[in-house]
Amino acid sequence: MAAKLVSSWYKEVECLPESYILPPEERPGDRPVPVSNQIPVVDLEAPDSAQLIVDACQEFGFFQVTNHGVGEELMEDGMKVFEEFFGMSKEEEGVVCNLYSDTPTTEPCVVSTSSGNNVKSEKVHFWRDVLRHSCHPLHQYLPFWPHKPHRYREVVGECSVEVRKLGFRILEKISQGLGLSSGYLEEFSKFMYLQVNHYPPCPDPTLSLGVYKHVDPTILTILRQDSYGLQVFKDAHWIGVQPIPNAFVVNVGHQLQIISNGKLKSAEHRAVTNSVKARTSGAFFLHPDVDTIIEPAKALVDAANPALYRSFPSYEFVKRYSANRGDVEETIKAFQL
Ligand SMILES: O=C(O)CCC(=O)C(=O)O
Ligand SMILES: [Fe+2]
Repeated sequence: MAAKLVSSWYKEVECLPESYILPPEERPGDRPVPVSNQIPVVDLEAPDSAQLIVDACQEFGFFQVTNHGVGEELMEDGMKVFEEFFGMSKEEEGVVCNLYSDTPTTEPCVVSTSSGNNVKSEKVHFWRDVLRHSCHPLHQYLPFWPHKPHRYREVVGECSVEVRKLGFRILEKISQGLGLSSGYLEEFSKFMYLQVNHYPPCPDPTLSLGVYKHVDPTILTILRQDSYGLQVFKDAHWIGVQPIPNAFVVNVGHQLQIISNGKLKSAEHRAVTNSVKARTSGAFFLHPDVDTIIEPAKALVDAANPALYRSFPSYEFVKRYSANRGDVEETIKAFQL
């Protein structure tokens, strides 16, 4: 493992290193957020699923989806391969080292740690390792993916294709529920990348986080988690997202909030760590191509509902988001009318 990854050295430390201790106001603290079933669970085959999804996206910005058609065994295999990747032995560490970067990069496949691209300049580190790569078009990006574990490309390639299809089904239901034309949101989701988050057991989960409070800069995020750790911020409180076997957690990305003219909410969320067991999550991000123009959908704007945001090319959003390190207030200021 690349020496900088938490996975490579966490067993050698008993206490949380100082550089991982958050300022008091950002610490999760010693009153753990309980796992909750508040986040809606939607059966994708239910006749009213489009309405239930839109309701959930308005109220929480998050929902879980079951009966989604993506093979259970396939996704279990995918999660296994992700774990194998972060558990690779010393002999295989070259695979990881070659992909390692801790500064902003446009490489199609990157291994990193903490915030993922500003590790050197960040004040405090996060207890996480990351593998991030583009997924679509698959044939274009596959050659850049890890070639170890040996099943990585085959299994994760299949997962990516299936999850993308699921993403489009969900976007179609959102288009339908919002009264947009069929295929409207799919046009904004031509690109997809995967971020595998790995959180080794942490010596002090009360003082540190796996991922800081942020919104996703995407259209839609579809996440698979193997255990508890994801929390959603709503009405000034944290809600713990209950892991449900074979479900996906879906959330509205910030560019979708803008396209929906603020009807859908992109909620802030974070990941906490635990001291007992490593946690892995796979987040598939549906994202516009860089030059796509993002603006509130015309069908959602009228005299009673004026546009809340200006138009801009997607790359401008990403640039501001990165510069503000996911700070939603700062980022959105630049696009509000
Ligand atoms: O690991 C998780 O549950 C959350 C990860 C996340 O928010 C992200 O990758 O954007
Ligand atoms: Fe996220």
